Amino acid sequence: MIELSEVRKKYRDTTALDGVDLHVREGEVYGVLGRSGAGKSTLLRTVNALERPDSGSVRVAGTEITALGGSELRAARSRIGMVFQHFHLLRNKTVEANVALPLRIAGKNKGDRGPRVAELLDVVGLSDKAGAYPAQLSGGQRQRVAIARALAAEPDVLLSDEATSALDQQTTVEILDLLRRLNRDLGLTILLITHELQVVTRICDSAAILRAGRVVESGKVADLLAEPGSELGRQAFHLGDTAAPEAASTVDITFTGAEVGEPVVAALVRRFDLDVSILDAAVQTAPGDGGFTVGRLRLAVPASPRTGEALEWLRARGYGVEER
Ligand SMILES: Nc1ncnc2c1ncn2[C@@H]1O[C@H](COP(=O)(O)OP(=O)(O)OP(=O)(O)O)[C@@H](O)[C@H]1O
Repeated sequence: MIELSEVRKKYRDTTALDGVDLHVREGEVYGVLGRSGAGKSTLLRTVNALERPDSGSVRVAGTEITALGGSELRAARSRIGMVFQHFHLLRNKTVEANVALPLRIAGKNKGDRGPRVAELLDVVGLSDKAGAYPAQLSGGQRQRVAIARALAAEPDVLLSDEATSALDQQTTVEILDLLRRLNRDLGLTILLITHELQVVTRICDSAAILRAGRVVESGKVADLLAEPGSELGRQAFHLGDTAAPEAASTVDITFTGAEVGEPVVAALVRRFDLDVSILDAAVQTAPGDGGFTVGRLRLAVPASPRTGEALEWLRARGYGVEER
């Protein structure tokens, strides 16, 4: 649905995007995770052509957006909804009027706008606030209005620019769950940028990590979490620098799905006579149907002639094994 290929963008001496490839499939929630200055906003702005890349291709729903101008570009943009960190609502307009705005711009008459706005407010759970002004709403409610407005023109894709960064933890979770529900119920493709790991691990099917304008890794969130050396896994499991004492090695074991319940430590002790000890452990449930559980266990494994054999045995049984 969204395909970036070799996208480059430079501002004077700063390279904001340095050959970015990204593939967002129809109907998925895709997160681009990166720290401040990584190039996230620039990337998002190339998708709705608010920014022109110096080179490379940006296709949205099959259309090369970098090649469009004038009315074609306006039409393509109307198929792309956008939500922002600071909501960008019109302060002197009611909730209802804010949500109706894209419909007015699209030339819909008043009779058609009313029912559509009521439907949108119902979808985001704000039917009782139709006549309120933005100043009378909480941050989470304002973001719901912004989401309803972004959906008004029935976009193919929704772009989210740090939509939860200005919200508290509980409200963040509520807005993320709303986005996920809209993705499921409407089949809406969502591309979001964020610096918050939890956004990716809670609602994204796929993700890319952006650093200094480059995608350093990308893929399905469940696969990235399950991959022993992945950056996303390192951030998500957060096992830190805990290390085994000398004469033992530090080994991270990654489990997925059914393996999570297996007594791996007991097996190492009994089968290989290895006196392992647990240094740290964490479990993540990747988003997706049924929730996909991935666990990581950091062990101190004593030096023994059977250590190599034990680690091979784990690998053969499908565990991810990383000797640190
Ligand atoms: N209009 C501009 N003019 C000059 N430099 C820019 C411009 N926009 C972005 N940059 C630079 O490009 C780099 C990437 O910026 P960008 O805003 O895309 O990063 P970001 O990951 O979204 O960061 P943040 O989370 O802080 O918004 C930064 O070094 C930034 O200073």
